[in-house]
Amino acid sequence: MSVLPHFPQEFTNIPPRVEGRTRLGVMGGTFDPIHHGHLVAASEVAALLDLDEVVFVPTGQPWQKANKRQVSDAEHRYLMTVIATASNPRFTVSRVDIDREGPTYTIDTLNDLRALRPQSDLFFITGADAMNQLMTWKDSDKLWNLAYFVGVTRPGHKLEVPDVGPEHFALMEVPAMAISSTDIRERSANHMPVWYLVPDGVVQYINKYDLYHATAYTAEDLPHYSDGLPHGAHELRSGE
Ligand SMILES: Nc1ncnc2c1ncn2[C@@H]1O[C@H](COP(=O)(O)OP(=O)(O)OP(=O)(O)O)[C@@H](O)[C@H]1O
Ligand SMILES: O=C(O)c1ccc[n+]([C@@H]2O[C@H](COP(=O)([O-])O)[C@@H](O)[C@H]2O)c1
Repeated sequence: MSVLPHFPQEFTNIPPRVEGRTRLGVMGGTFDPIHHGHLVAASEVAALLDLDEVVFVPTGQPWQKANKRQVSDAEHRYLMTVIATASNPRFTVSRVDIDREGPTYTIDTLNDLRALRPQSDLFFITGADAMNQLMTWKDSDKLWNLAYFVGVTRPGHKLEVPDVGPEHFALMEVPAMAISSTDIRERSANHMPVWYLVPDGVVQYINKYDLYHATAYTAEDLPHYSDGLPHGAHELRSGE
């Protein structure tokens, strides 16, 4: 497939690189679990927009998913995200959303990251489904000035042009990955393979903690959990 932008008319306002400032992609998600659709989207946007780094930000309490199903423990989702991104020197993971109490709002994510990374310009990456819902997010009208938004194609979802000025966003085509976390959870529950849909380490993590079967573990079942993370996990932390 072509790696050229799918929507060239929306592709002309990308903020240029500013000397002395880094370009930081932000990939927010519930990541229950993280899969190759997330990773390919981040990798492609990083290449097309010349990003120095993409920080993956697992949600704490994703309020728009909470009424639909029980979301896995944040520490499981965080650790799977660390495992999935560890081999890419430009990928990091942030705990800002899982360490903040209450529902996760992107307005807080972006304000926290801007405070932590004052020398960075932020590029918030979303798939078509999330991008189309953005007007329902908290303080959605204020988000556009905190980051530049990049909406990417996703099989099964139409990528719509948001109702803001073209200087605030780009829409782009990424390699089509017809993968969802929902599908992976359902496959796991039905003992169907999830190899090659998620990184190998994530397959092994799902199996180790039996995450998506009826008897899924909670945080309290994890070993060495007195300090909030499984033994050895602190060494894996990065990106903050
Ligand atoms: N296959 C994919 N291609 C492109 N973008 C994706 C893909 N899967 C998820 N995304 C985007 O990644 C972000 C985080 O998605 P999320 O963690 O909710 O995954 P999901 O697969 O949509 O999960 P679920 O099936 O549980 O709703 C969102 O912006 C979403 O649009
Ligand atoms: O700010 C909000 O109100 C809001 C509502 C829904 C989703 N988001 C963000 O959108 C990103 C993708 O979310 P999700 O639920 O599709 O995994 C993630 O960073 C969420 O925090 C943000």
